[in-house]
Amino acid sequence: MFEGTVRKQAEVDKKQQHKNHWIEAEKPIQVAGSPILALFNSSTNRLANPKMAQMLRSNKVIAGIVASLGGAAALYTLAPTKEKCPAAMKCQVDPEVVKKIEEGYAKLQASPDCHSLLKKYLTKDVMDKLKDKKTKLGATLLDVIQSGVANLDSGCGVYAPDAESYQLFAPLFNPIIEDYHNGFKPTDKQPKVDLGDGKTSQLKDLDPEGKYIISTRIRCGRSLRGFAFNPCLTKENYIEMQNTVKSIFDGIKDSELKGTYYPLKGMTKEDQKSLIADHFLFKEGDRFLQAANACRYWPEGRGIFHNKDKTFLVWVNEEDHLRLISMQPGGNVGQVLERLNKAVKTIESQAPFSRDDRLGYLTFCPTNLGTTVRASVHIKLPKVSARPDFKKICDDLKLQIRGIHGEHSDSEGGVYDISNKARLGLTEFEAVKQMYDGVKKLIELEKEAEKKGK
Ligand SMILES: Nc1ncnc2c1ncn2[C@@H]1O[C@H](COP(=O)(O)OP(=O)(O)OP(=O)(O)O)[C@@H](O)[C@H]1O
Repeated sequence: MFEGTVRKQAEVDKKQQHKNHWIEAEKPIQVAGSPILALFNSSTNRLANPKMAQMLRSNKVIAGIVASLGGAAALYTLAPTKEKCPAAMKCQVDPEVVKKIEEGYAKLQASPDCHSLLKKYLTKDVMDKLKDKKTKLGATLLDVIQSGVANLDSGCGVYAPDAESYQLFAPLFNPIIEDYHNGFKPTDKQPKVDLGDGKTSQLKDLDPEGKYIISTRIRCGRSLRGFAFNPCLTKENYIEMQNTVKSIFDGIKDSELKGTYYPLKGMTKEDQKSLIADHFLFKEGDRFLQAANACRYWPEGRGIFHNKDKTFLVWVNEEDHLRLISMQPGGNVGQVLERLNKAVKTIESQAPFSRDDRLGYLTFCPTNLGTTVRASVHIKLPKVSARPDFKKICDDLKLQIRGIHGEHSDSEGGVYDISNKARLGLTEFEAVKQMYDGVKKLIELEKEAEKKGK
């Protein structure tokens, strides 16, 4: 057996494979007990011819293999657990990329209006430490920072191009995570999953008279285990992931959850626009995601699943592989959470998701790590929201304010999107409860202001 792990080719973006990145195999190779059929050359992305294969074999060097598994031929590459690549020296970051990283750093520093977490924590020291690093899938610091450099108005400004980035670029990610998620330290660990089973009765309707809350929504993100994140995904990956989840959707039996999957490819612009305007579908052309290289091959592999009433929805391959959403008019948070939990369990029983011991569920954006839960209400608070300290009140309640057309949008008609801010370092139920308690307090303040105003 070889020293290393077999990785299905589907996980590796061919363009990102290192040139001449041969991987050493020390002994005859078998994959899950199956014989090797052919060698694969990762520098040309072609199967090696017999002579080449012989040469590679005698040199005990291979880059990839085609193995026969369960009757079907599958293409694999080998990723070494120990870096033994003879061309390791060639795996350095391209000087052009390093130059762009340095220019990005200078641009951030020179901008007085940039207040992103990226700018705050990408010190010269951190940049110098990380600019020459590359993940096994070929992602660099540039992939991490490019959205925040292009969009100086970013709040966070970084994305993880793959799961390994959270470790490799930890000197940048860790302080950002700590700052965003209420002091979650590198030594802290995401608690065990607690979706709130048996506790949803604690979340009684926040607005039984229907005076303040227009609608409630709770979403969580999931990444399919075995797939990288957006910038490292191929078109084939997107299609494979879509097919996988579509077959899961097709099998949903629960009468409340079952529904239809609508791929974005082929959807009319009118349908797309109306789903977006009604807050059901993700926007297109998000400049933050575009600059993060997250919209390649769009609309391939992207789409939305929803039930008949549009109270349970799943976004496929937008920012994260999956976004599971439960929403309905009014302020019955308990009902919304119960539906989401039922959906999470249904999908999870059929697809494994990436979870890290320390960071919980892994997501493309570090602000979503851990629980990945954002529980929000669309709410009208004319008096409280007119106060100059409205943002501070929300900050103190650990709440985040957004406009009603999603992140980076403005309020319309005095309606705000108010949600929990932190998603890491607390349980799923606690994240929802944070929104619940905070919004309850805001409604009390609004009522007090109404009384005083009379
Ligand atoms: N409580 C709510 N009621 C109705 N619609 C909502 C509610 N909260 C959010 N939405 C809608 O969901 C859509 C997506 O919002 P937005 O992109 O801000 O959040 P998200 O899905 O949590 O993802 P991200 O945080 O990654 O941006 C928008 O159309 C937004 O108006």
